[in-house]
Amino acid sequence: MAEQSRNSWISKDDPKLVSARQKDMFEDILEERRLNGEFRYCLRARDEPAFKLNKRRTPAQIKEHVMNSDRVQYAIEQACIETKLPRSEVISEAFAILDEMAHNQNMGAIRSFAFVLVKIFKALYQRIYVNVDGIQKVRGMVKEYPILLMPSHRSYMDFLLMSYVFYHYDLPLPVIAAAMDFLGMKFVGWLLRNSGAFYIRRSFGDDHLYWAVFTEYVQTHICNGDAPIEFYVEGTRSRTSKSYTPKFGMLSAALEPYFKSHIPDVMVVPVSISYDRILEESLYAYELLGVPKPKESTSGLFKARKILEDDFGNVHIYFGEPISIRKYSEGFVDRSLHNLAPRYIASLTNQEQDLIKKLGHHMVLTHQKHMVVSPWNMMTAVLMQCQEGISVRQLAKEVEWVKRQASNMGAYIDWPASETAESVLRANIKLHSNIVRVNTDDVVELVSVAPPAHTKATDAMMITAGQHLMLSLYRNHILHVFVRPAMIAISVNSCTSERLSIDDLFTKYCFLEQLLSKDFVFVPGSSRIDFDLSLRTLTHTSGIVMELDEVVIGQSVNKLTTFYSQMFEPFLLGYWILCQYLLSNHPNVAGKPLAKTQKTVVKETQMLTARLLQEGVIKQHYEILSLDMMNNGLQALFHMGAVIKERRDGVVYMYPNTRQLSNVTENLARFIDVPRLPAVSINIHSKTVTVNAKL
Ligand SMILES: CCCCCCCCCCCCCCCC(=O)SCCNC(=O)CCNC(=O)[C@H](O)C(C)(C)COP(=O)(O)OP(=O)(O)OC[C@H]1O[C@@H](n2cnc3c(N)ncnc32)[C@H](O)[C@@H]1OP(=O)(O)O
Ligand SMILES: O=C(CO)COP(=O)(O)O
Repeated sequence: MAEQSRNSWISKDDPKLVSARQKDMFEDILEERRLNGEFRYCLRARDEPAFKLNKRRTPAQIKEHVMNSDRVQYAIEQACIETKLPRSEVISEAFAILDEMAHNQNMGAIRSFAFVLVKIFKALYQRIYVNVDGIQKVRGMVKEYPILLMPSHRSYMDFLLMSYVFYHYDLPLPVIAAAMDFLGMKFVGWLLRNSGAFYIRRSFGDDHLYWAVFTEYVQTHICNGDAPIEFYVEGTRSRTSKSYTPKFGMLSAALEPYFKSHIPDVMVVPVSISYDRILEESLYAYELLGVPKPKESTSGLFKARKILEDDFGNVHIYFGEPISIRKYSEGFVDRSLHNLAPRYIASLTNQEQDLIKKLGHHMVLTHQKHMVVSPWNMMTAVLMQCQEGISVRQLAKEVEWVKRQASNMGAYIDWPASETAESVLRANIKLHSNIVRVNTDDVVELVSVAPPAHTKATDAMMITAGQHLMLSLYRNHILHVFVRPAMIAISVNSCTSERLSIDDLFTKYCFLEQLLSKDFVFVPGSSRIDFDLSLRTLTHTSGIVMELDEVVIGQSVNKLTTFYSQMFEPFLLGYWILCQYLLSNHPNVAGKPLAKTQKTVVKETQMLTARLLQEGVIKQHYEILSLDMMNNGLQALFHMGAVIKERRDGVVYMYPNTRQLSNVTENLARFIDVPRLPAVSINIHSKTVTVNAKL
């Protein structure tokens, strides 16, 4: 295994960061296991604190409570009226939902799991760092409050690590909301359920009975404090290492008992999990290109065991400051409004729903704030902009520079102490030797990697795109640090006049924020604050030069603003191609543009992009072949009124709002260099579609 610094505490060589982060000391929880093995560890007596109002219940008793609850009984009555089915049938349905959902957490399964997990972790990781300070805060809260754990989600390892950390520190093991994907896995599905997974559907739509069983199931755990509840607010593993916008169903269900004065408070704990190397890196890259993820199966898991021979570096798990929902909502909600209606019927007020949305966003931004940025993240930020190759020495210089910028922006950087930049870089290149290597001229170049077997990819462009997307995965990990100043930098760099007023700059910033709002997370209503703060940072770091409330463009186009602009250029170029594709959708006979499903729009835009890349018409940003980027762009265009959605026979179709889309496209083209597009034909399902963009 590649040996990295043993004490890779946060930036010891950077006094500013050390003073800010001194108390956030990380502890490697694998070290003790390497010294003492796992057998006794898995059998040892545990001394867990429990919630002070908890009445101990078995999983079966929890299910019984849910079935007998007013909420579920009421939902059964309603379902009988709506569906006209006999009561016994609806009751059986409710039982079936609950049986499918409920966990069967027990220490026997957890101990056996822990035994295997320790071995797996020791094989995969050099170190698993946890901020002890954060854990101590959780320990202090467990007796007093129901706990809601909300980790970031970038790998299947997240939930295994979370449970393992709770086991390690003798904390009550969480129960975890899990998608159904694991349910079909022989033995593993059962093991996860017995270790605390409760299975929920991806989407409940307007199935009121399902909502009722789910809501009661979650809330009874919260109210009785049976166990901390863990769930992933982004709803899926991020395939891009960027945060996804939050979902609110689970958060609403968990916090409703507080709003309805059933409990005095809930503590919400954000957890950021950062990986040096992500287990699923190549699977993600190909998923982004459109290859479906292989179905979860026990045999697949067994086949993947070779991965244990690989080195995945370190993991940092950061437990953030717990948030009291009572304090968070003080002055914003009036709980007495619920006094008149039964708890199981009344819905949440608009203020409460807004607060939940705000909290969801706040949690995702907190994840980002505590993500640990590794040297590799900064290396990939440079490498993505140097596709022609860069020497190790030059890369070291550039990375030092990026590190300073990231640290100015408040990033949480992990940089091994007392090692030269070059040796740090070389260790990281070794760790990621499946993506990059150093050639005989000491230049870092991409390695031609074989795609995962299930992809059956042979197309050269797809393989190149796969490599680029793998690299971008790690660069993406730090994009949240730069995105706000970058929107200013892009506006300044593309400005054709000598000066730019702050108001005009802000207008441009808002346009870019709207465009990027699905690829990055912005808190609704915070644009002005974000803008002012980023502008201040850029002026303090001499990126932007201001005179009399105007930006002096000539002096502000410099290395910093250019670097930021180039970092986000692929996103804008990708959206621009999407706009071109949409504008070229020829009107049908009725004179209306062709309506297509989102999937078709995205797929066809990807094909157009591939052609443009192949013919060298656009810059070689292979990452814009990502379906995720196209989907996000399309959603953003919809929110900007440039695309219209229409539901026909239950299927959602999209078509451009040509006027608004043309405005957006024209505006967008002012921020980046765009080519004149030739007529390009793409072959879709044996039909030739010609895309001939006219601006
Ligand atoms: C020591 C060793 C041990 C090791 C031991 C290891 C243990 C190992 C365990 C494994 C564990 C795996 C863990 C995997 C991790 C994942 O699998 S992550 C994926 C699963 N988790 C999640 O998705 C959580 C986040 N998702 C959510 O919160 C989603 O909102 C939900 C709850 C899934 C629902 O999704 P949805 O149906 O799409 O609902 P949503 O968009 O929220 O709302 C839809 C509509 O329903 C309405 N609605 C909301 N609430 C309600 C309501 N109560 N009633 C009726 N309608 C409602 C909404 O208003 C909305 O209406 P519109 O605004 O659309 O008109
Ligand atoms: O979040 C999940 C498992 O952790 C659900 O699976 P996906 O990430 O594939 O959506």
